[in-house]
Amino acid sequence: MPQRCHVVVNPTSGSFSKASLDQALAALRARGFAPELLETGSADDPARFAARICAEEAAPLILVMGGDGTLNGVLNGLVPGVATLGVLPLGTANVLARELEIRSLEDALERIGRGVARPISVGELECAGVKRRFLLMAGVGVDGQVVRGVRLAEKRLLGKGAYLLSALRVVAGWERGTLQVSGAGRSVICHSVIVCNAARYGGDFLLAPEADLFSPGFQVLCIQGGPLNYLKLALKLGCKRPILGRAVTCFAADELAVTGDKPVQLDGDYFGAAPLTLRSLGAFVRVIC
Ligand SMILES: Nc1ncnc2c1ncn2[C@@H]1O[C@H](COP(=O)(O)OP(=O)(O)OP(=O)(O)O)[C@@H](O)[C@H]1O
Repeated sequence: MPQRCHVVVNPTSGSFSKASLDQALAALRARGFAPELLETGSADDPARFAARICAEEAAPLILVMGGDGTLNGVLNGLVPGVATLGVLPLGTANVLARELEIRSLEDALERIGRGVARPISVGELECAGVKRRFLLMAGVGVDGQVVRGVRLAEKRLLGKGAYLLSALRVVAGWERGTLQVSGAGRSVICHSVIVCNAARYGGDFLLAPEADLFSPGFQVLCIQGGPLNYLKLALKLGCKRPILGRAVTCFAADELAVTGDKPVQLDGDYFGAAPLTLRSLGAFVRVIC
């Protein structure tokens, strides 16, 4: 009997096409699955769909067709420890897919056919009484500002280039405030912090080589100084050189508190503003890899 699977599709994600959807559904049927399509109609739907699936089924297989934002939505509707997730990367940056070394939609479908899954840890952020989980990273400060400033029309037109445009606007209106980051017995005053649950940033850049999705805990990168330090950091990342130095300190932590008043991004989507707390949730969901 075909194995039931739920396919959560975001038709607004960066590289979605009806042809890709049809190709994926046909390939799933050919591999012995009975896909049930759930097309999102709004940004709230991925979490709503995931919550409904987990309420109705003991060990569901949920395939997410879209980008990291849709995956993040699904993650936020899951019941801990029950579901298996598969990634069908049709977003703009597709950072989780890159982290799992999924090279294409075809590659993703082959992996789903093989069905090898491993538990991953995720992060949970709490801000003003609201909790939200993340898969890849939480950024407070400059990258929160950059993500908040991305305009939808520019993203549709330029893809990842829209983030560069937003970054230029952030530099033009530079804010100097600081954050205090406390965890694992450390307390650091810095300008921005990136809390990494996964090693890569933006898909291409190896920001935190020691961060590992499959182990609990975060790598915490605290960044000091002005625009020049961020430019140097970007250049080092681009040239694949070590980024640690006077402007960047890094430590490992399972829990963290961030005080200050700066924008926050989670998995590439704007979330709100610090102060906040974060904690790592080990073996939260199994992911096909
Ligand atoms: N039907 C919909 N209409 C509007 N927004 C949606 C819809 N479905 C999902 N979303 C939201 O759209 C946002 C972007 O989606 P997604 O991340 O899948 O694409 P992307 O931004 O192109 O990819 P990536 O995040 O990998 O760069 C997410 O926050 C997601 O929750």
